[in-house]
Amino acid sequence: MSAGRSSNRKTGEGAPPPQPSKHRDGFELISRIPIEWTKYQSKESQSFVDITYDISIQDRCSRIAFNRPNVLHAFRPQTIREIQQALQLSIDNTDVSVIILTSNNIPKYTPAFCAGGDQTVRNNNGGYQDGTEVYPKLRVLELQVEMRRCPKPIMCVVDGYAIGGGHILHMMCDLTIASNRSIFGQTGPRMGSFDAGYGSTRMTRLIGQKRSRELWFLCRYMDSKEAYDTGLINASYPLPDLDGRTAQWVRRINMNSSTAITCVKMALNADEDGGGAFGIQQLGGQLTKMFYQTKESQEGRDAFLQKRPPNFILHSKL
Ligand SMILES: CC(C)(COP(=O)(O)OP(=O)(O)OC[C@H]1O[C@@H](n2cnc3c(N)ncnc32)[C@H](O)[C@@H]1OP(=O)(O)O)[C@@H](O)C(=O)NCCC(=O)NCCSC(=O)CCC(=O)c1ccccc1C(=O)O
Repeated sequence: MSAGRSSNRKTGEGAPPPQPSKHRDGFELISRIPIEWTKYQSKESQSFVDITYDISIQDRCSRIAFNRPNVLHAFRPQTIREIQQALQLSIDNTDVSVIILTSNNIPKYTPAFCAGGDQTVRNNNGGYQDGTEVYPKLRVLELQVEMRRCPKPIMCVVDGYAIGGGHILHMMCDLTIASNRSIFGQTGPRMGSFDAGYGSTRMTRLIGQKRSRELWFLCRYMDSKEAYDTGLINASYPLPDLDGRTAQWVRRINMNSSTAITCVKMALNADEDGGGAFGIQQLGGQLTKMFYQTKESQEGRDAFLQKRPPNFILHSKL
């Protein structure tokens, strides 16, 4: 490079040469003013008892929150069914691009994201039964799959205990940020339970074999710092900053392409979930959705409806 070209026009002659900086991503410039929520008034959400459901049109996100603080947000079948409904409302709402899963804590009770399956309704016949199920079942396993397949990013915001099945739900989210007073862990082997599905495999992908075995075999808890250091969560913030940081993360995701994010989520799922039917089917479905938006694909439909042979060459970009 010539002497002339190496001079820095921005900083002037003699100034130090420009350096790469992580702050060029602009992340720290994003507003941390907490999100303003509107109670979402649909027929389904009005009947929610164990959760609350809100949306923010301005920040294009929904907030699904456990609302059983007196039992540290332990979930019963009704809780899970309501989250399933709220998740579907979020998926179907074109004003929502990011979904937050969190809890409503109040000072009277120990802060928690979720203390797992409600042991008072654990049934002897292979599941949980609170009078709302046709038969006792592990409904939360269905929710895990639905979260995994959800085309929109799900961000978990943890404040307090994330234990047992509650800990697994945070792991099923695409991202987790937590207050610095949060506690993470499994208790299954102490409570006569285990999750040999995502609860084990997802954890191993996140923190590795040795640490997963430690969490499951010892039922030892991790604090937020250890959870961050091991890769179990994305970030830990002082509690007073948590709402602002949540807003910042959501706003940043919303600045990016939602189609790109969906495709990356599905590709990462496919890698972890063994490719095959589960992963490729999801990724393939997204491709079909995009293909339907091309003239080439529409030519096939139009030719059929017009009872003529299709002319794909006219529209093919390859
Ligand atoms: C989290 C604690 C350590 C907090 O202790 P502390 O601050 O002292 O509060 P407590 O006084 O203990 O709790 C307050 C209040 O809440 C009740 N409570 C807490 N957790 C539960 C619960 N899980 N079920 C029912 N009730 C709960 C507690 O009894 C108190 O009530 P009072 O009436 O005021 O006495 C501590 O609370 C604790 O250790 N809790 C238990 C945490 C735990 O072990 N959770 C895991 C349960 S097993 C599970 O989650 C499996 C779930 C499942 O469905 C599943 C099964 C198979 C495959 C997959 C899954 C899956 O979930 O994915």
